[in-house]
Amino acid sequence: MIRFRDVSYAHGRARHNARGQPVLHGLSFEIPQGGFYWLTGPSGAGKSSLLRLMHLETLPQSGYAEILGIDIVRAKRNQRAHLRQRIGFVPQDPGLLAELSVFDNVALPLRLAGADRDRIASEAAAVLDWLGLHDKAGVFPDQLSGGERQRVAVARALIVRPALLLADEPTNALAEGQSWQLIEAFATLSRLGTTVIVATHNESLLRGFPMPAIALDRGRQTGNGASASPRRSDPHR
Ligand SMILES: Nc1ncnc2c1ncn2[C@@H]1O[C@H](COP(=O)(O)OP(=O)(O)OP(=O)(O)O)[C@@H](O)[C@H]1O
Repeated sequence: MIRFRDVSYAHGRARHNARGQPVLHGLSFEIPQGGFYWLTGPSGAGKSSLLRLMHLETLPQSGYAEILGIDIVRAKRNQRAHLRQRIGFVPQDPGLLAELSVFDNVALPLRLAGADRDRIASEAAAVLDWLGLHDKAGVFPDQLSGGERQRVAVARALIVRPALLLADEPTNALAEGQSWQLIEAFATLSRLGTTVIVATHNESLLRGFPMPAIALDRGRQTGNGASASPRRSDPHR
C-alpha cells in the first residue's frame, strides 16, 4: 500500500526549511498493493520528482507519506535502507555502467545486497530471459541499441523481485510493439502482487492500457484516478 496525504516537496531544501518553491503540492492518493497506476502530465509537471520521492531519494517537506506500509519520514535510516531494497526503479536515463557486461549490470543490485553466486546467476538468467535479453548477457552497454539499454535497466530493477516497481518513461527508446510488450509484462507483475507505477507521455499506451492514473500538472493533481475509492488491502505490504 502507498498512502500520501497532503504531501508537498521542494527541490534542494532541507525538510524544515520549506521556503523553496514546491514542485509537488499537497498530493493525496492511495495505491493498493498490486495496483498498476500511470503517472501522467506534461513536461515539468513533477512526475520524476514524485517517483524519486517514492524511491526514497528525497523526503517530503510536509504531509504524510507511507510506502509499503512504512512512514518514510519517521522511519529510521536502516528501515529506509531496507525498504529501498524492496523498490525497483527504472530511471529515465538507463545509467548502465559502461565497464560492466549486461549480466553484471543486471546482477549489481543483488551483489550489493550480498546474495550468493548461484542465486545471482539464476535470477539474472531468469530476468534476462523474461525480457528477451538472454543473448545479450555478455555484451557491454555501448554495443546495445537504446531500446535494449532501456530493457536492461528494467531487468536491473526487477532482479530484486521488488514489491514496488517505479518506472520513469520506460518505453521512450522502444518501438511501439516493444512498448506494448513491456507494459504487458508490467501488468503481469502487478497481477502477481507487485505495485507498478509508470510515468509516461505515450498516448497510445494510455489508450491501450486503461489503468487508473495519478495526473499531475505543475505539481498538482489534476486527475483523481488514485485518490478516489482506494481499495483496502494488507497495510503491512
Ligand atoms: N534537482 C532539481 N533541482 C531543482 N529543480 C528541479 C530538479 N529536478 C527537477 N526540478 C524542477 O522540478 C519541476 C518538476 O520536474 P520533473 O522532472 O519532476 O517533471 P516531469 O513531469 O518528470 O518532467 P518530464 O516529463 O520533462 O521528465 C520542474 O520545474 C523542474 O525544473
